[in-house]
Amino acid sequence: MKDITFNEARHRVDELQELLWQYSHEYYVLDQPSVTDEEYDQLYYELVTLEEAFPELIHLDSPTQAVGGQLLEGFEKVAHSTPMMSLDDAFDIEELSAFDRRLQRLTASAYTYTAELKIDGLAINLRYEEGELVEAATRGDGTVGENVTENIKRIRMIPKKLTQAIDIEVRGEIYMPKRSFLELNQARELEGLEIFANPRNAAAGTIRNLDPSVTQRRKLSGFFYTIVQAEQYGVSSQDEALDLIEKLGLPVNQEHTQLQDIQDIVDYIEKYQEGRQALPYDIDGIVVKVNEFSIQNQAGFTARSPRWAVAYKFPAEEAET
Ligand SMILES: NC(=O)c1cnc(N)c2cc(Br)sc12
Repeated sequence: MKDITFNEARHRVDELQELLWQYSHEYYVLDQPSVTDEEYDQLYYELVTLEEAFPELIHLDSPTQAVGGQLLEGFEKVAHSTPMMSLDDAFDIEELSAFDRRLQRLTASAYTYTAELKIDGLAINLRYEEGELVEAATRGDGTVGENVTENIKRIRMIPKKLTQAIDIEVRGEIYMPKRSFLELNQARELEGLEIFANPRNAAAGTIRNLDPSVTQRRKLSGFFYTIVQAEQYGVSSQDEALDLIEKLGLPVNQEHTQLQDIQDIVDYIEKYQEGRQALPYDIDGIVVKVNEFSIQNQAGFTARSPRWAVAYKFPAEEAET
């Protein structure tokens, strides 16, 4: 940092604090960030650097102090063992049928589907060694995520120890139940703090907070649905994988089901498009997968997503009046 006077530093620190609070507001409350994460991080590190050079400029309301007092640099990066892919979207039944027709061209073998609720939360990768939780990482850009182990260890629903002392990686979604979300926003309003726009942002804002005591205080939960290299664990279908995940002690969403064809899937979609308001957590669609791993392996992946799965997306819910 070039030599600057105390006054120049004071002016720049005030400017940075103002900017970073505004950007945080846009990201967590309005869900409309006006800067990229990289731009935010750059300004954040400039502020941390200035505050380290001029400690008398550190104000308790500085964004760098929002993490429980210590000047933490940020999360370590974690390279995922295999990419955390995203899903192709389908917005209507015709697109779902096109997905099925593409699959039928890819294989002559018979196959079934599994349908699972698409949880509106934050994707997470958990690594267990000899049954002990050793690392939790966010999806990040799909190949590199953030090490959020200390936060995830403070979620009661996430087992720190599996029922079997094995090495395994599982993937799922961390979410904030609707009731926890309402309670959190009521408390924040009473404290004059900004409220979160939706449970997904509240979950993400909690998990990405550098102070683990924040996660401790907020009631998050999770559902798990993928075993990395699942066939090494003697399972040959998504249905069997979900059973094993549950047997290991991880929470599995019970609404999953095995279906024969697209018409069954249409019925399942209609059931949850209507019934999702009654669920205690937000969903933003249905994930449809080929059940048999042998067929998944035949179908393979495009650059960004599996050919053997699709996310049927529900229309965005009208903002609650
Ligand atoms: N059950 C599932 O596979 C599932 C549920 N909820 C989600 N948000 C996601 C995202 C991917 Br990618 S898969 C998946």
